[in-house]
Amino acid sequence: MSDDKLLNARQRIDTLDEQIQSLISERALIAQDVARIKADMGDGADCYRPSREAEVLRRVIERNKGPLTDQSIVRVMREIMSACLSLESPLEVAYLGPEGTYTQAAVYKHFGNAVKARPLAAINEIFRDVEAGNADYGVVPVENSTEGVVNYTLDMFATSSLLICGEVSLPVHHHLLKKAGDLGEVKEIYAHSQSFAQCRQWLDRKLPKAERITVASNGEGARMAAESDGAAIAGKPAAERYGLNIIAANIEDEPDNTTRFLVIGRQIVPPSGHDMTSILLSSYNRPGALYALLRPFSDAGVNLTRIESRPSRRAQWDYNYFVDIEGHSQDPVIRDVLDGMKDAAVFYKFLGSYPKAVV
Ligand SMILES: C=C(O[C@@H]1C=C(C(=O)O)C=C[C@H]1O)C(=O)O
Repeated sequence: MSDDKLLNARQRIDTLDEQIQSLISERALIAQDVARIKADMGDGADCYRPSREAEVLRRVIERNKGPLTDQSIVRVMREIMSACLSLESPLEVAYLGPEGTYTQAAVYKHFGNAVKARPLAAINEIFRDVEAGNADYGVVPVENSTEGVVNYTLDMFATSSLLICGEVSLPVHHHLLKKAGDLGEVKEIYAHSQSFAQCRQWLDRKLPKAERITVASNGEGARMAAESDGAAIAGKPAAERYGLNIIAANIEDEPDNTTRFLVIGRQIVPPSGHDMTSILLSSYNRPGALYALLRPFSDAGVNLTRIESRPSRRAQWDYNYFVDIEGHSQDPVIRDVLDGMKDAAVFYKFLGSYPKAVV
């Protein structure tokens, strides 16, 4: 009897799979049509449309009645879009490598697995690669919820011609990885300085005597652990990539540890309905100057979500301010505020308007 029930359920699944597959194929054909229409419009270079993709994914979440989580259903839909897009234009995305880094995970989360992801050794190389047109887009880390901002990335924007085209938010779980053996045998640990900082309390408690060796990336640390008796702090993909065991899982001090990445490119992204805008400013060094510069945001009811200051490198004790606001630069209210700011600031640079991370 239960055999019959199982058979019946499997038949229903087979029928649905057939329908799903034929609908996906039909969708892919239409996506190819869209690509041809874009090419006819003389617009072919930008087959990839971040705002359209964000709108599609937001609608997926609105429609979701379970039992799959929003994250799961978005992941499935993301892969369908990724496969459709790769029929016409396989995107090349440069990221902070080597393989196994969290930045690589951010690339696949944002673009899906049909993308050609290219690992580069340093953040400035990613900017150069995209500027030179070798890669279509780049993905770089910009801030972590425990450790704060990635200064190097922010500083690159001061001189780069690239725009921010998107953001990716990735929950980051650090594991202690080792070829063999257990915690008691760990004498050396390889990791990126950010990861050491995000696991400081755990390391002080459990491995106070182990030597902490800072390396350029977690992927690099995992590679070194694979070739030695040392351990590395990295994510699951790095463990898989380098054949390491997880000897302690989730060792980050904050359970909600999340890293935000930026997608950088040459495309001006139109509004998606839920957008962010980033700008770079510097003000005169006198009382009230910064307040006067930022006040128009408040007057216009624009939500300023983040401000970071960095040495400007133009003069000593002179600063650049990286400002994130909610909304798109093509929104008339924001456009007016930004226009006024261009004249009022000592230095002003638009870094991009882009869809907020969907999940
Ligand atoms: C199909 C399009 O092109 C690309 C593919 C998309 C998709 O598969 O849904 C969405 C946006 C674009 O990146 C489109 O612009 O609608």
